[in-house]
Amino acid sequence: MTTLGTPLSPHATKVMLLGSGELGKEVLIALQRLGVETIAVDRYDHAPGQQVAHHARTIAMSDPAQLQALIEAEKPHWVVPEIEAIATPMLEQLEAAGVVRVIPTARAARLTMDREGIRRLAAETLGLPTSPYRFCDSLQALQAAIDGGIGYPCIVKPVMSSSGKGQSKIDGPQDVQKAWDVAMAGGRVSHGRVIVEGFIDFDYEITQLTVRALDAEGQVATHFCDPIGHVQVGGDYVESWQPHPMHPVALEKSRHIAKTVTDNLGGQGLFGVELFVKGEQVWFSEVSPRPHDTGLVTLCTQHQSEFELHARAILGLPVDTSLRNPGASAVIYGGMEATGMVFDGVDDALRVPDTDLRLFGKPESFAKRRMGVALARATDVDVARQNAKLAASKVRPRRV
Ligand SMILES: Nc1ncnc2c1ncn2[C@@H]1O[C@H](COP(=O)(O)OP(=O)(O)OP(=O)(O)O)[C@@H](O)[C@H]1O
Ligand SMILES: NCC(=O)N[C@@H]1O[C@H](COP(=O)([O-])[O-])[C@@H](O)[C@H]1O
Ligand SMILES: [Mg+2]
Repeated sequence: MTTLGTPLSPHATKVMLLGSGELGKEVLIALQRLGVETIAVDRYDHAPGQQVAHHARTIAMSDPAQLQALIEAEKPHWVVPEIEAIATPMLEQLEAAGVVRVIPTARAARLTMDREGIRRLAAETLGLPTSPYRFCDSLQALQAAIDGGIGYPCIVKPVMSSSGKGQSKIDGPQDVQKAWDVAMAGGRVSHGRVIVEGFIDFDYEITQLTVRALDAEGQVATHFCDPIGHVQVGGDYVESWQPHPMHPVALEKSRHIAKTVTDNLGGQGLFGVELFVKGEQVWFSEVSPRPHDTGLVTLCTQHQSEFELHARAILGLPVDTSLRNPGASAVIYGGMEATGMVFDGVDDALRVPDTDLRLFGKPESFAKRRMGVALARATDVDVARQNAKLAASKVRPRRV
């Protein structure tokens, strides 16, 4: 039986988000609607989720001492990692000591914060198909890995990065030095370690949202959402849609991979399993043990968005992953460096039929920082994609 309390009372049900960007903001709203007391943590003040939570805290989440002190002071029932850059070994310690429960598990947060952890688990332990890969600690090792079998073209990424930061494609020997430099500048922590992956010439890529939630008997059951198709530019998502039509064999393989990896990671919550597809062939790329950016589209396509599904799975509540209607999302970048920017044309954007908008409220903008997203629903995905892109293009960020 799930019992929920009253926020700001002695019997409150308390959830702490570690990371409070646009994805966390929607999870926090879903939790608030169920009367959960929320604590939004991020590395900077006024992060999107901090603007809607009961409590806002700003700390260096990668510092174990700061993280421990905050969790021990706030005493949340659940800690929900929303980004990768967290002192996850400290979460493992606190979870093992019974101080707090981590969603989905502290081990899942640790393994997925680093490309090496999740790639070795998927390819070497679970035997799932992935691109060929090597880990390298120097420019010389990178060149040797390419010459020794990875070949051209290939993709280099810092082991700790997300949203395409520090990622580049290498087409020939002339690109190797530049790719190394880009990775060194773009990694989150200057570890100097990269993954080099053989380039997969896929037909399309999808995110398979997968939910591990409790059933009526209190057992964990796995639920799948319809596949989400997406387009990435420079390693960052710019457009997504749902459902993405798939060959039944490819869909079956995708769900088998998603089930295998999420069973191993365990716990309760929603996962975004990233897959590359060519004909009937499917490769595992990576997995987020939390809502996925391409899954923003579910705000306008599913009865329960990926954020509501995550909130429900965390709290042990039943979930419904069914599609309501096709739809699409298109990203709105800041396009410039600015603080406290304004957005012109919001009315024009919302005049595009069957559209909606999220402006995240990030205090500072960069050229490639995601500041908002346009959503469109339609009877078919092609119309939804056109309308989402049109609505996004009508929103014009401006420095004041
Ligand atoms: N081996 C590969 N072959 C072909 N394309 C690739 C390969 N690796 C990555 N890509 C492309 O780059 C995109 C981003 O890669 P990846 O998901 O590893 O980066 P990321 O920084 O973790 O992004 P995010 O945090 O947004 O998931 C992929 O969605 C895909 O389009
Ligand atoms: N691909 C992962 C992803 O989309 N994560 C989302 O972006 C935020 C960070 O944005 P920022 O870099 O603009 O602060 C994170 O907090 C999360 O919501
Ligand atoms: Mg990715």
